[in-house]
Amino acid sequence: MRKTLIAGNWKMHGNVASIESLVNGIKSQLDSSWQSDILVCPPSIYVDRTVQLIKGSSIKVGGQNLSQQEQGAFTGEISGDMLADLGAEYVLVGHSERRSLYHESNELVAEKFAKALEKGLTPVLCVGETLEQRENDTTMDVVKGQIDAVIDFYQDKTAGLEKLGQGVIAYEPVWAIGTGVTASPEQAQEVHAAIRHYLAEMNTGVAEEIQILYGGSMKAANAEELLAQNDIDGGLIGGASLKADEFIAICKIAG
Ligand SMILES: O=C[C@H](O)COP(=O)(O)O
Repeated sequence: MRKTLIAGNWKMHGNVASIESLVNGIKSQLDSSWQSDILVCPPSIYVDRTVQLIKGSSIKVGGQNLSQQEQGAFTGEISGDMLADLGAEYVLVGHSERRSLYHESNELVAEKFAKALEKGLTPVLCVGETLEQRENDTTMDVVKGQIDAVIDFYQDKTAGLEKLGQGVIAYEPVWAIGTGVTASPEQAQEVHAAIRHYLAEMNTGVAEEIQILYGGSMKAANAEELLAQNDIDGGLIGGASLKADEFIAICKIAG
């Protein structure tokens, strides 16, 4: 039975005061009967503070990105060790904004995925197609390529699949991110099921157990329908995770 994961990606938003108020707002409305995991991914500079703020609650903290490098002369980069040192448990890799704005290739994302695991962090591998790719009917080719790169990073396919299974996948159609246009529950479920089917052809255990989150304009008003789909195991939420009441409403739906 896969556990639901509701993850907030705060992107490059917030300051000390707003993050304090957001975390306290979320914390104060948590219900201990909820079965889902709740994760927040602040900007890296606020990871430390967020970890302090969530203490005493079940909320987990993740980074939004990490370096594929171990350490050294890489100005501006954040290592997996640093995130883990601060108490982060998860890290996003390959978010579409990193892929498109910072030219992160599938291969680089695979390196980051592997580095995260090596450091004891759970990587959330973001995959998804652009509108053009969807219109050209290449959605699954794109998504498979993004997943294959992670598997192929390892020496053999069996090891690669096992490593993939230690992470989380977030399907985020690029055309639905920050646009207010959500994939319909059917559109999202179709891709989630196709991802699971693709993995099942290679390893049924990984396919059954891996959490596949949906991301792209998820909010309280559409979360119920999306989360009701068989293969949607949670959400990676951007804009709606910046408001405590909205985020908590999604967590409540996920229960
Ligand atoms: O990481 C989150 C996704 O990019 C979704 O963002 P959004 O909920 O603002 O569309």
